Amino acid sequence: MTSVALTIAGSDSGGGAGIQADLKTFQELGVFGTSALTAITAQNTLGVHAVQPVDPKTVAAQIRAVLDDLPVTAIKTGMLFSDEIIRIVAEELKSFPSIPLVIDPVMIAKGGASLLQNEAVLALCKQLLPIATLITPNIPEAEVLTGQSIHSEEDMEVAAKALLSMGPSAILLKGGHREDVPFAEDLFMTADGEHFLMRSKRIATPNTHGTGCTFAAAITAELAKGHSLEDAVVTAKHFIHAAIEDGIELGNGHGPTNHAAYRKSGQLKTKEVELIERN
Ligand SMILES: Nc1ncnc2c1ncn2[C@@H]1O[C@H](COP(=O)(O)OP(=O)(O)O)[C@@H](O)[C@H]1O
Ligand SMILES: Cc1ncc(COP(=O)(O)OP(=O)(O)O)c(N)n1
Repeated sequence: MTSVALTIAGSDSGGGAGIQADLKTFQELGVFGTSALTAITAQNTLGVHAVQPVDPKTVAAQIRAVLDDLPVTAIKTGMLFSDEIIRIVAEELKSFPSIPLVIDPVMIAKGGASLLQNEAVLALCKQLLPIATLITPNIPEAEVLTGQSIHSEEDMEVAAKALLSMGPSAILLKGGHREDVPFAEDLFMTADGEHFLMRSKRIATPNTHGTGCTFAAAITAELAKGHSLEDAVVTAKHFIHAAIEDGIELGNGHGPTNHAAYRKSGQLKTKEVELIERN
């Protein structure tokens, strides 16, 4: 049986992030990808040049069209841009509480452009975090959501607990922005008290455009296939590590990651991701 996933996200004309990264990742992991577009960005490896949000009613109509007909078994959100879009997405998704929901709280693109209006942060916290199976903030996003600064593993743990208190079932706090350490370490924690760290070596490369989207899409694809949340995040960490390691030299800025790298490697590079149990 074909597994189907839905991404609710913005378009990146440069193809490295957003809905394009999500659909390529779904495909690479053997999942049929469907989409609801929230915004069009004029974007390349150098940055975001324009943003045009989609009418919230059209966002809702896309979600309904997909969910009313196709057997979706996991959903991901990416760039949602406005308070109105967040509210309407939450309203649509509340009718499907049994489908695992991964919320990537996208706020700012690598070049600094805002992909979420400031006044939409409250709606994200109140409407979407409470219905999420997993949220996947990076460090700057977790700092905005919690109002706390994060500089160490201990800070990550405190922030993760604060974010769990907002209602998601689990959090994966991504440590890619901690450039003070020689590894890329992410903290997984559930509301039930399970937690572990996933650590891989930090790869020195400018080609990291779309890492967050690709990582969350890989988790969603694994959930769509019926894997447990814990297995999904571990497989996705291998997927993103391979994609960054084999990043593509394209454009004049941050090139994209290579979505095909994991499939080409043929297997999990088990030595490249260390799991650190903290219970
Ligand atoms: N230079 C790097 N080398 C290896 N892994 C990285 C690197 N940068 C980010 N990662 C990993 O990529 C994933 C995405 O993280 P991050 O860059 O923090 O998110 P975002 O793209 O949302 O800012 C995480 O698993 C993180 O640890
Ligand atoms: C349309 C769109 N959605 C999301 C992002 C952010 O993607 P991310 O994976 O966090 O990658 P970077 O922007 O950090 O490279 C985006 N840029 N565009």
